[in-house]
Amino acid sequence: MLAKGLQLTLAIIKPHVVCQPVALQDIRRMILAADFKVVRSERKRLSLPDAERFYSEHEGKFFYNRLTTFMTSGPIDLYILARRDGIKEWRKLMGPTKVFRTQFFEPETIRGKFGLSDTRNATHGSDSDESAKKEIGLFFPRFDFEGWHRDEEIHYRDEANLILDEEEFVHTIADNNNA
Ligand SMILES: Nc1ncnc2c1ncn2[C@@H]1O[C@H](COP(=O)(O)OP(=O)(O)OP(=O)(O)O)[C@@H](O)[C@H]1O
Repeated sequence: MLAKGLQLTLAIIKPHVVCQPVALQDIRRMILAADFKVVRSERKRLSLPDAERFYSEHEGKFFYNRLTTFMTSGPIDLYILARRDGIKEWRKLMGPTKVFRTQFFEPETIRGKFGLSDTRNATHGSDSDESAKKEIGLFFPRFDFEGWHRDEEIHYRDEANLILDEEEFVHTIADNNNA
């Protein structure tokens, strides 16, 4: 799927970064410099049931309560990002989950720069098309995943078609403004 086109992924910026405007700005710059287009952007405070639903696959693991509590401790930023090979490229830009190794071996990644611990590792990214679709559906229930690929994806391929709203951190399509 989407071999030549753009692939969507869900990026989450975790609470300890969202509450630091300078760090958040740096991450936003890294996202744009890596040629991601921001299709949707929302700031949200997760409820505990939201966080438990999102991380349900980790239920029972030793870090589950710590993770869900942390994710509800302040606002998070949710971005639908588009890029060729978007899932792989976003995970590459984030760096590995384990922060202390990452700080040593991949210090230029987002987690290398802004991760504080394995739980407070700055960002989340979907790991497959299937999980991207599911995760986007959880946080952006009105977003039409197939419709976007059919009608809008082609516009997001070319920077010239897009306008970046820096404050809202979202790209919209220049001519019809319907993104
Ligand atoms: N060993 C651990 N100790 C503490 N927290 C952890 C640990 N492993 C994972 N986590 C937390 O759970 C989240 C989900 O873990 P997962 O194994 O799915 O990592 P990931 O796929 O690299 O990260 P994400 O799903 O957030 O993109 C991690 O981002 C991290 O916050």
